[in-house]
Amino acid sequence: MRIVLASDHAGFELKERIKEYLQEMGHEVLDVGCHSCESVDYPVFGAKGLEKLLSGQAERGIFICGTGLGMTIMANRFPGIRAALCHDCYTARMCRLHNDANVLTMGGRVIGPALALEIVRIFLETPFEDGRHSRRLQLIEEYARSLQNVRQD
Ligand SMILES: O=C(CO)[C@H](O)[C@H](O)[C@H](O)COP(=O)(O)O
Repeated sequence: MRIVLASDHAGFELKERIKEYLQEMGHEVLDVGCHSCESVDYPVFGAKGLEKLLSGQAERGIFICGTGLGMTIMANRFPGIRAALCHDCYTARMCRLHNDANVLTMGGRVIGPALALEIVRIFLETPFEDGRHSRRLQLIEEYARSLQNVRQD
């Protein structure tokens, strides 16, 4: 699978560990940075990762910041992106089965590497269940379109 990895400084170390793991598993990894622990702004690297997904150059994304929250908020603004913040194996499994999540987000300051790697494995190996869940995902996209002009400026 082609997987894009993105992080800020707070997610850098975990991203490096995940990159190693994915390569060992035989995945094709696109690492859009960051490339050190020096302080950076997570939206810059989130955008680089999203560009790879939206252009079809990557099938899945794994985005890491300190809590995972900033990356999740950013990623979910874009139609077709379904980012799930997972710090346990159950939500990692469910985000694939029910939500067809295509981006996994995690917090490098929240989770240790052993659990993070297990979550990555589950995220990559669990299929989407489809059926009623497709209808619900379709509804999200429809509401995103129909509600976008409701707010008065
Ligand atoms: O979610 C985040 C931001 O909304 C991330 O956790 C960032 O990594 C974090 O805010 C970075 O914090 P720092 O104090 O600048 O290291």
